Amino acid sequence: MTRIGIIGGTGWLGSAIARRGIAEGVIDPARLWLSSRSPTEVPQGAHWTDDNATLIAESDLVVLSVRPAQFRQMQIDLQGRPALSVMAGVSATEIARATVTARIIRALPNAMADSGMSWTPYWATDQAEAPEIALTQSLFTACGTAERVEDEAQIDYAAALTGSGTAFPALFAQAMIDHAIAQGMPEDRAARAVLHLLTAASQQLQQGGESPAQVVKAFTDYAGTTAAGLNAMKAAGFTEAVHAGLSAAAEAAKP
Ligand SMILES: NC(=O)C1=CN([C@@H]2O[C@H](COP(=O)(O)OP(=O)(O)OC[C@H]3O[C@@H](n4cnc5c(N)ncnc54)[C@H](OP(=O)(O)O)[C@@H]3O)[C@@H](O)[C@H]2O)C=CC1
Ligand SMILES: O=C(O)[C@@H]1CCC=N1
Repeated sequence: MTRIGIIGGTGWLGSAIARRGIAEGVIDPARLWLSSRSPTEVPQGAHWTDDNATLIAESDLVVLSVRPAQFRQMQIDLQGRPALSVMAGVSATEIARATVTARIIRALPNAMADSGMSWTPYWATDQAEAPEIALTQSLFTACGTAERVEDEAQIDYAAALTGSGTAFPALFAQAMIDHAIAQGMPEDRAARAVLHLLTAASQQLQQGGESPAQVVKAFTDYAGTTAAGLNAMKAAGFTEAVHAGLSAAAEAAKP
């Protein structure tokens, strides 16, 4: 198995990739190095270091999973080894300049990687070779579903749409819960009701065969209570609010 090093491998996303990769048999823990500045627990059998040069020397593929500002303070030389970056808003050009490699893959998972439910797009430079591309596909299949995309701009946009997107339904859920509480429903019941609803609605959208647009149209045409709610939400600027949020996240994710 390929030797893998994850710089920032003890963080939120890096540790999720390590755990899922090991659990799904894509990573051999004996061939896995993780780095961070402060010591912490690592998966059984894996190696930890605070010296990125040691990690690089022990790796055939180096995953970059530090925050963009932390990356910009790092000095690393991959000496041509392939780099797999999960950083939002750090371009392949910047990575190439900072790490001395042209074999770069950018992937954009999300916080659902930990539970094996991330949708992860990835893009590879022309210099990236087949083994690291295949390994990227396997690693992110271990974290959910992986899909190769044709151009780098799609990775930057994905940081807003799906990379950040796991928190957006949470905002919608909280708005519903707050409303129910204001109507006198006990907080725990409101949370149970709304979370059950959103889980069921997502499963229905995924498996039910109707697109979101078809569901909205069916209920709008029914012209009952749901239509009253949908129409009022739209009139109050629901779509515009969602688009403004996505545009702001996309702007923040621009390299
Ligand atoms: N979390 C998410 O849902 C998503 C994150 N991303 C991207 O993933 C990247 C990592 O994010 P996330 O895991 O959330 O962040 P975290 O802050 O949880 O993890 C960053 C890790 O990097 C370590 N670190 C910082 N500086 C260095 C260094 N110089 N050398 C080695 N390790 C270092 C930190 O440990 P210590 O402080 O001890 O050094 C920490 O363990 C980001 O670029 C983000 O844009 C992308 C999509 C989703
Ligand atoms: O919020 C963030 O900055 C990180 C990157 C994409 C998702 N989470």
